[in-house]
Amino acid sequence: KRYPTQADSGLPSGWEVRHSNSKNLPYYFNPATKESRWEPPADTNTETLKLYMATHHTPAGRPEAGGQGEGKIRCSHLLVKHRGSRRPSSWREAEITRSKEEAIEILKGHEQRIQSGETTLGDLAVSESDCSSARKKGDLGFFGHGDMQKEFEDAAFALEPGQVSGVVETASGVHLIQR
Ligand SMILES: O=C(N[C@H](Cc1nc2ccccc2[nH]1)C(=O)O)c1cc2ccccc2s1
Repeated sequence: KRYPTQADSGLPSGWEVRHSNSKNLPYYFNPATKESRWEPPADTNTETLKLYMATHHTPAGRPEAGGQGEGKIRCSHLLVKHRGSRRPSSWREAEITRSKEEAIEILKGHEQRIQSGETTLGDLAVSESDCSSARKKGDLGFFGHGDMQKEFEDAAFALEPGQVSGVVETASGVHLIQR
């Protein structure tokens, strides 16, 4: 089975990820040179490949839309809480008193830094997110329909792999989500 162009995968031009049914593992193949290998070629962007594999290949190696069983996706997020949040407290701040409007302005500042390429959502989440997932760069793991607050789920499932959402509001506060 072939996968989207190598541009998504971080592999050097001409290489693609394929799947060995016999070993049930991904391997790297260059159709032009007929080279195949179990490890990615030398000048692979391993960060991009990791993200690509996390969204296209489950640990068992089988390519699957959602990974970890049908219909599931994996996201990271950056949450900024406000005084109207369901739990206006976090590891960052014992009592959160900022207004929702202030929280949205803060989050838009983070959004601009991510879009400019200056930083990543994960790296910002570590210091800026009011969710306990901050210590894992905002990674929430895999989740399916019904697991998260509806506004969060709807926004997350609408994203393409790797894409970052705009400002998403839930009872917890305001979020940026990366699938
Ligand atoms: O609900 C959580 N944390 C809340 C804030 C929050 N509210 C959320 C609503 C939707 C998605 C993530 C969210 N995180 C808190 O810390 O007050 C979660 C933390 C973690 C940590 C690891 C994996 C999943 C989760 S869900």
